[in-house]
Amino acid sequence: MGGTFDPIHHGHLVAASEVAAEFGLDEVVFVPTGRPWQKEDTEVSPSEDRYLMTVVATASNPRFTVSRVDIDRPGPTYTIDTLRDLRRERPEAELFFITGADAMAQIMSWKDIDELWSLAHFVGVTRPGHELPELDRQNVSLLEVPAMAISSTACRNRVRAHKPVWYLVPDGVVQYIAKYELYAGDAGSDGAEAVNAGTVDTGSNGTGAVGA
Ligand SMILES: Nc1ncnc2c1ncn2[C@@H]1O[C@H](COP(=O)(O)OP(=O)(O)OP(=O)(O)O)[C@@H](O)[C@H]1O
Ligand SMILES: O=C(O)c1ccc[n+]([C@@H]2O[C@H](COP(=O)([O-])O)[C@@H](O)[C@H]2O)c1
Repeated sequence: MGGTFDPIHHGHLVAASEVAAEFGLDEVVFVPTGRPWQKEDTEVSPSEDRYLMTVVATASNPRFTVSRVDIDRPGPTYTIDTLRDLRRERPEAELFFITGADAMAQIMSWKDIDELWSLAHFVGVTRPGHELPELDRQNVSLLEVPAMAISSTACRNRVRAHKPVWYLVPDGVVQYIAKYELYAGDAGSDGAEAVNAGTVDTGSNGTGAVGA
């Protein structure tokens, strides 16, 4: 599963887990992008941070691994190169490439799309707010997965606004964001505020209110 993963969230993890179960996959390789060329007008966090958050998020699942192929390859990231690199590393494997509905809708604009189809089986998963396109091809499958209305954009915006991201992203990712002060940006926060945004602020209003 390729992605910018800025940050990785439970929408990614549920999609990967569902596809692994449905297709009987032995391994799901998460591949953080190096330079996502279709996001060049968006500020993207350093690739090492996105890679490390992906490692933290997937560590507890023995079938989940993380690849550096895209972040170690210079230049813009194209899936054609990702799949060629993964094929070189795993010559015997049957390759599947997992994408959400929004990415699937853009796939015809991807580099070398005609050749891309021959390198893997593509699995498009449902995502709230996005229509899964009908792609009438032999090596494309569509899969309905539990709806997780989460995006990395919303997570970044929540951190900037000092709102919690607990339970939207894995606990270790909450801590990583706070520790390295990611997404503190525009909110004008200093280090202390960034720590409050992630590590210790559990969303309580400090009045002793208890919800059940
Ligand atoms: N909630 C979700 N449910 C299903 N698929 C998802 C979900 N979020 C992301 N994906 C898919 O995961 C892949 C990587 O997504 P990406 O890292 O760009 O996350 P994002 O939440 O879309 O990020 P951003 O908001 O920054 O654009 C894409 O194929 C995307 O469609
Ligand atoms: O190959 C391409 O031209 C291409 C264009 C846009 C996106 N992708 C891939 O699609 C995956 C999801 O991308 P994104 O930008 O939604 O995180 C990721 O692996 C990208 O490298 C690939």
